[in-house]
Amino acid sequence: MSTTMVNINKNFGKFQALHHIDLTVKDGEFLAILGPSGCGKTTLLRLLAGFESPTDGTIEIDGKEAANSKKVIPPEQRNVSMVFQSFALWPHMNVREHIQFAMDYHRFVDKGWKGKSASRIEEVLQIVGLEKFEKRMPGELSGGQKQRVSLARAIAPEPKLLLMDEPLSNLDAELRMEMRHEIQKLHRLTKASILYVTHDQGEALAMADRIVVMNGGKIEQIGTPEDIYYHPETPFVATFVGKANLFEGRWKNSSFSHVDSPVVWEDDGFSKQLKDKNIYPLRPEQINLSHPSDKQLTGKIITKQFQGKEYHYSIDINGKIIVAHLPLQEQFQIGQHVAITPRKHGDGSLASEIGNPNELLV
Ligand SMILES: Nc1ncnc2c1ncn2[C@@H]1O[C@H](COP(=O)(O)OP(=O)(O)OP(=O)(O)O)[C@@H](O)[C@H]1O
Repeated sequence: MSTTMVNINKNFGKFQALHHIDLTVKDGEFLAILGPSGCGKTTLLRLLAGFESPTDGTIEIDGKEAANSKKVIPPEQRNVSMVFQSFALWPHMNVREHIQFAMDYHRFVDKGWKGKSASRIEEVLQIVGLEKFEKRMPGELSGGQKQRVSLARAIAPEPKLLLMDEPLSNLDAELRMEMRHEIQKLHRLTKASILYVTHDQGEALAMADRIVVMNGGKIEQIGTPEDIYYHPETPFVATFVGKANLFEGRWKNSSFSHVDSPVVWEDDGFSKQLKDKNIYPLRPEQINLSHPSDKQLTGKIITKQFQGKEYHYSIDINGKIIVAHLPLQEQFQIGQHVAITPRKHGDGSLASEIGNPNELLV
């Protein structure tokens, strides 16, 4: 089942929360909506669920129009399920009853399950690892277990589209890492399309087939995790996803002249948008530090932090602070003057961004 938004605008009174959104969630894909607080992620998800109507534009589900500015097909008539940040469990129902309820009342439950919902419930309890907890009430469960109930309730009726709104943000760091694997497993097993809203770039990079980066109610870039991380098209994507330092200067053809020094750096496949803005982005792990010689861009080390397998440095370049991550064997001291040069593009490790055990140390 594919779901498409065509030129969607959403206003709340005079405030425009979404601007000209064109987006397709392909059949079976895991699509992450990534952006900072207030950028419109939840509004977009609520439009797909049927909780909000668009001000302009149309939403098509499986080729049929599900919403436009005049009519909206309500949530219960769409083959979708939702998982909420707050778990949204019912305090008077035990684990099994939550799943039973979804099987009884979801309109799109396959007729083959009629009279056999008990076996589906057993199957789902096993998938989410709650076989031994079926009689527990929500108040008797940990945060992680509550979110598993919420996932079980969502997948039991076998919806074609699963909408997840920051489902891991109420869990601690270690559990979040564990649940990323669980959600990927669920995606493989259910084959549903997943639209996953998050402000955590690590989550989006780790799990999604494609990422939609949003800012200020607009889509900045859509691409695979590798595209978004290695080839950001806008300064916002470079800084929000890759935590890139943005060096200012002037691009001429494929050469970049730095504003703070006579140094020239070469193009490494940057987007036209970044070049038009006369920006050279470097993620912290793409920076090389060395002892300075003539005609180099130099700065002074302000802070140095041990992070397990690397050191994080902040460096002052004529009043502008940049951040560099260096392997343990390349050590520098606070107060030291250093030369700053780019390491080759693509040297940075996507794996360390998305599953960095050091995250737990930060
Ligand atoms: N019902 C509403 N009435 C008025 N403004 C709203 C309403 N719902 C959302 N907004 C505004 O629309 C903008 C987008 O909100 P939305 O909840 O979609 O953002 P978000 O990216 O999901 O943020 P967060 O990550 O903090 O949940 C915000 O400025 C918000 O204040």
